[in-house]
Amino acid sequence: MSFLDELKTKILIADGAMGTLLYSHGVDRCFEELNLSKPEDVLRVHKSYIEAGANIIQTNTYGANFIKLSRYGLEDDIRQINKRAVELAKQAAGNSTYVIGTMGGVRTFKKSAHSLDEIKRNFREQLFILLNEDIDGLILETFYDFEEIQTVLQIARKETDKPIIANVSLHDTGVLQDGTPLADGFKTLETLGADIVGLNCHFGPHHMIQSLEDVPLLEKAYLSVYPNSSLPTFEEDELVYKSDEKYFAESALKFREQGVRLIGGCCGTTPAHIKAMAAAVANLSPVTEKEVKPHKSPVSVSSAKQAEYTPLEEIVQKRHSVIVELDPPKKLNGMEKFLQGAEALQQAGIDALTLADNSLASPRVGNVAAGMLAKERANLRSLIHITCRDRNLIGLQSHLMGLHALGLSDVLAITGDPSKIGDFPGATSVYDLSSFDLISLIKQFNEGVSYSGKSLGEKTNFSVAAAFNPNVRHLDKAVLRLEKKIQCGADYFISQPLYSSEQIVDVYNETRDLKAPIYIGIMPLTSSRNAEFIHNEIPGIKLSDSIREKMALAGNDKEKARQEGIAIAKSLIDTAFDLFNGIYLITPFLQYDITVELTNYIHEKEKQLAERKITHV
Ligand SMILES: Cc1cc2nc3c(=O)[nH]c(=O)nc-3n(C[C@H](O)[C@H](O)[C@H](O)COP(=O)(O)OP(=O)(O)OC[C@H]3O[C@@H](n4cnc5c(N)ncnc54)[C@H](O)[C@@H]3O)c2cc1C
Ligand code: MET
Ligand SMILES: [Zn+2]
Repeated sequence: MSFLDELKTKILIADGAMGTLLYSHGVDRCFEELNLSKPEDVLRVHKSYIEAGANIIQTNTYGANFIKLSRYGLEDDIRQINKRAVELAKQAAGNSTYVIGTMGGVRTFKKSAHSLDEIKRNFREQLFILLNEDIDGLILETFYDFEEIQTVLQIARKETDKPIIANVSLHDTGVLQDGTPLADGFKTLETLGADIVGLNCHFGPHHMIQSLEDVPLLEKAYLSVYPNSSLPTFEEDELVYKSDEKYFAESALKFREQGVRLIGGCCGTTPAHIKAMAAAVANLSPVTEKEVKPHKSPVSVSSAKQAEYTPLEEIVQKRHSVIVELDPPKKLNGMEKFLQGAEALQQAGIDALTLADNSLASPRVGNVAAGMLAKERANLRSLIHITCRDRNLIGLQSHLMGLHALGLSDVLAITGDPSKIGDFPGATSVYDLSSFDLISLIKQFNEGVSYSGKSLGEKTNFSVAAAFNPNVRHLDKAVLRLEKKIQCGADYFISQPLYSSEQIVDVYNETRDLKAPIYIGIMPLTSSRNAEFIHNEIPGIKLSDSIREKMALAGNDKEKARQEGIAIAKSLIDTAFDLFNGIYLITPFLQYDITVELTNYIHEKEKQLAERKITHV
């Protein structure tokens, strides 16, 4: 008889956590490896759950797959670890308890970390080993990524007729990570052949019960839950869970009311939790009807507020446009000079001030604070750079919401310079998202939807710039990246500085068919030293011999070097002006008088162009 037959009329109890229980016993390494090195520990856990009343236990194979075992250099032991796990569970189970083989999800929120091909290969290897052993069924558990569980469930269903439990982990109450409502998710898993569908990990009973309230009983599949004992907290560097068996007994009754027939536990649960739940439902049969709370109607998303400015991508398509980078200062007493610079640039008539996000990976006054102050003091439009280096997925989303609340809708989405090159080389770099992902995320915000598909209540109206690095060996490849960024939603590009007219022409020829405008970067040189540094140490940038000679000739005469730098920049602007509408001036070392002069130069050229056009007419 299969446990599916028993579930027709009974509520069955499953086991609780394996990993956290071993951890609480002092094991702090690969849990699955214990099947080989300390089988008695694993056996003891199994036996303790059976004694507590579990009818179904799972093998100690949650992370016994190639991807996870290779983190410990154990990838060559996959077969042994899985085989031994089944033997141990069977030894504990005897004839009275069912043994199911567990296989854990691999992806978290970051799809790009593991391609579907890798996931399929990884899953198949473990699946074939487990199916070769004498197990009563399979449990797929802790799947945050709905695409992943659908993929592996289909593989498993093709390979076996044994019962399959498909457990997802919730992103939030009633919703999966990609925004799929739980009821729809369960329906899909049932259609793909799961015999039991359910929830495990991430949340304790509270969120799971609430999530099940609008899930109807399914046509064929039974429902399962494996809640965590509580939300965890950090205590002395360790994740700890609260433990209250009475609460679990009450929760088991509520799970039953929601139509659940298989009840176990996940992280933080112990044999005491399982015992309490088993006792609570011992003489109760499963419910066969359930009143479903109606689906919460989706929160309506109000449309975006009227944008304060015309988007730069529209402006630059109609006329020449100048944006200027003025980096927030590295020292607190630099703010006044920064704001004076902002005022001077505003008077020069720039279209926007761009503010780097800790460029060169060194801390500066936060660019949102600096941008808001520039907006307040100089009525300047601030364009905020956002790197993926300093903020995780939580921080990035909260940052975007904050920018929206402040009415800052011009952003540049970038990867960010590696922390290795900055003031704190050992600082962690987050990179939860790539620049492509960040661009897509911001565009999703413009639809009023968060990363996980949840409503933000309002649409944002970000205009998204992306970075263009033409200083690479293969310009065509860099342009392919731009096309990919456009597909992700980039509205326009801002380039790294260019230092030769020929290169500007090359860039024009290579990008002329691109469907998004480009602001060409011009960064004035300030001294021969500065020129030599850029030439020799900034990857990808090479200055022409004549530029280096001109700067060298200026020698230590600061004013002469400054004038030479401005003259070189003007000649580059001459070329760029004829081919591109957008010019992005980078202020060197807060010397804003230089970028003010160059802005005036561009405006003068525009005036002359307009006059020539009138004369022509
Ligand atoms: C206009 C502008 C503003 C910037 N502002 C900041 C800032 O405020 N703060 C900061 O820290 N950094 C800033 N940077 C630097 C930027 O984050 C890095 O230069 C980044 O590596 C390149 O831009 P991205 O973030 O769009 O990279 P992506 O295009 O996402 O590239 C990411 C990775 O791919 C590599 N790559 C890119 N193109 C190619 C190619 N053709 N072939 C092979 N590999 C490639 C890159 O080296 C990088 O490692 C800025 C750059 C630009 C152009
Ligand atoms: N069944 C697994 C365990 O208890 C599930 C872990 S969820 C991170 O270890
Ligand atoms: Zn868990």
